[in-house]
Amino acid sequence: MPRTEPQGIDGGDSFLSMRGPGGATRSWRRFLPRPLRSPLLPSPALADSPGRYGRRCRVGMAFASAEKGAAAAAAAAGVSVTEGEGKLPKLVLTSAHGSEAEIYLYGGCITSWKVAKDKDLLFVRPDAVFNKKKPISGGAPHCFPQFGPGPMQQHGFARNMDWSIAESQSEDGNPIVTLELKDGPYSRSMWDFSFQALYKIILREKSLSTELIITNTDTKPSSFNTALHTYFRASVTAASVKGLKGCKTLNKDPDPKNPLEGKEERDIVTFPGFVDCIYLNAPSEVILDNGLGDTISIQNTNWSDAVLWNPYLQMEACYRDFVCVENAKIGNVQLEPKQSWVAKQILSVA
Ligand SMILES: O=P(O)(O)OC[C@H]1O[C@@H](O)[C@H](O)[C@@H](O)[C@@H]1O
Repeated sequence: MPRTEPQGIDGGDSFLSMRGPGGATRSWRRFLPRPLRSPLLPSPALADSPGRYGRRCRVGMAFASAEKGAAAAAAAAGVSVTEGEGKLPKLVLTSAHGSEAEIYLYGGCITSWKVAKDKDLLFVRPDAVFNKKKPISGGAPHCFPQFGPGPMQQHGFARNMDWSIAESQSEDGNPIVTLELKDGPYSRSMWDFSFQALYKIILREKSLSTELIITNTDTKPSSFNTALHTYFRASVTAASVKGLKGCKTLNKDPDPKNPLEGKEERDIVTFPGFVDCIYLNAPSEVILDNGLGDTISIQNTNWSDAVLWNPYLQMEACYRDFVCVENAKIGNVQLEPKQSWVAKQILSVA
């Protein structure tokens, strides 16, 4: 698999803050065209705030130039860039309400979400590598512009590329970052279209929301399918998913290339063995009981389908510790030039 080219921050920045309705403070950093600021320099905002961001900023300064740009970018309250596994740049979001999330720019992959200290609701597989030779196996990787097997590599290329930080802001103590991915030679070698993906992530006290906007920036129509391949920490023998009864299913077991059609008859779907099943026209909310004492609501807008996956004995070392509940868009999305497709997901606990 070809290595991804480094793709740092491509712009300068301006830093703004304002008071919103009800006196809520809101600040954000928006990127402007490159000539306005060298990505090699820390932003004035970072240089002026050594207390809160100093340590993490210093770690950032040891990175290559693209990562330095990323460190400089993450200047909103509760957003910082640290050195993650394999020295890859990792964003750490910390809300004023005690929740935390971690996101690798490689793959635009959220790898951790904690509403309570020391209790991660997401799962990263023990065989995950952080060397850019493979996508990060775990957390919430993107499958784009292809879900599953097909003409290009399994699950497309977005999980194998470096995303950049387009914007970071903070609203009422809730950190918000927007990541961006654009086409480059690596993506073009598999899918010859110009596109922009914007991925906005909002961490609140009890929830983690994402909004994915895919825009066709080409002069010709394009089409894709996609999914958020989320790994939830779970006890597989006790985990269950509610809300899928009545959905048409495409069971990828035994042959993912020729799924079997069916209909879900169960109120509560469990994971008694190998599970790999697509649910078409899934509802806007399903409820995951992770079997570890947490009930997680998985809401969506415009992610029309869902996928449940547990590899069972194919991954003997870890299958007991997670289930994948994925929001997906299985049918092709057709985009004319300049058209966008938007889908939102909200993960929340009571
Ligand atoms: O190991 P990967 O490439 O991350 O994919 C894992 C699984 O991802 C799921 O989304 C698919 O439904 C499965 O068919 C697939 O095996």
